[in-house]
Amino acid sequence: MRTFVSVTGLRKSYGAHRVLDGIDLTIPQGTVFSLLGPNGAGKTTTVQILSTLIKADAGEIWVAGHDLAKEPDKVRAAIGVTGQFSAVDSFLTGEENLRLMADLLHLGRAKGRRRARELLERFDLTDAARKPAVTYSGGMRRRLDLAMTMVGTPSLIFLDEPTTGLDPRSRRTMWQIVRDLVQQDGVTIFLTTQYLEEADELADRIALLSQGRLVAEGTPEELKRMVPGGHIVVRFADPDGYRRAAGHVGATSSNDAALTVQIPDSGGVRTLRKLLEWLDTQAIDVAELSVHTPDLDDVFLTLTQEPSTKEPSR
Ligand SMILES: Nc1ncnc2c1ncn2[C@@H]1O[C@H](COP(=O)(O)OP(=O)(O)OP(=O)(O)O)[C@@H](O)[C@H]1O
Repeated sequence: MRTFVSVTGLRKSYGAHRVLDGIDLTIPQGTVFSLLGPNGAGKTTTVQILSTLIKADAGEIWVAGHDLAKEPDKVRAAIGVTGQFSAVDSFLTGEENLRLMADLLHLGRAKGRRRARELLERFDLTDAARKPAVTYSGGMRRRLDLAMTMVGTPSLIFLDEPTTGLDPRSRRTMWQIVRDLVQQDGVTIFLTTQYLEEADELADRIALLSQGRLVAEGTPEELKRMVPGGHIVVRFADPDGYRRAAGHVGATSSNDAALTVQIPDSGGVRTLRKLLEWLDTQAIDVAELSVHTPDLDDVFLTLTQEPSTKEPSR
């Protein structure tokens, strides 16, 4: 897979405050990369540097085959930014917003009109195309915003908090749109989000930023394996089986009324296999068994602990 974004030794300070302290990143083309971190960790600063809005103090950055320091225009032509600062004009209709964007990009009248129609269709906005954006729901507005970013057919999209404030259904629709952009169009996505569940759903790889450094990087599954917290819960079919098992299976907690025990599990299959074999030899009936792996919240909280509790001010 071709590398689409490559960052080495990225540094940025504001006065004496070192915001990014030597970041290295590699993002393959056609994948979703998510940068996570607590408030003030430097996510927005990273996005602003990669999208050519502000300059780095040091480091080498390549985007879409171009050296960002030498060819920022070529990088700019390959990227799209969408999110917190929406480009949607509320008083224009969806179609007018898209055609305005097409005009700004000098697509030409016929091509602009065609592109607007295609995008309205694709982002499920055809019925609302002639209505002013001010009448749109939060989900429709986000879709229009993303559609406007797509007018310029970018190869890399910086997607900032794409589903903040959306209801669960609109959020799922948005996730599917993002997946389609990657799978059908081969777009590379750089996602920043406060929702770890969203990163888990969408990202091929996640990097955790804390105090200007990357403290972990990997697939969601790899990150979850980095922290403890996995366990197995067994619910027994009858009180007799529960009583016989409770003292033998290394349970860290048990519930007499629910007939359940909780057993720590590091994520490997060995604990589970030993447990099942033992229950089998003892002829103890199990009503239900579930394996719980740590989620990204556990990873985030474990790996981004701040030494001081005060949030830096801007
Ligand atoms: N223009 C600026 N001048 C001075 N300090 C700044 C400036 N922009 C950002 N900072 C500081 O840099 C640090 C990182 O900010 P940044 O916005 O990149 O964090 P973030 O991870 O995006 O946080 P959030 O999740 O709150 O958006 C913060 O301490 C912030 O106060």
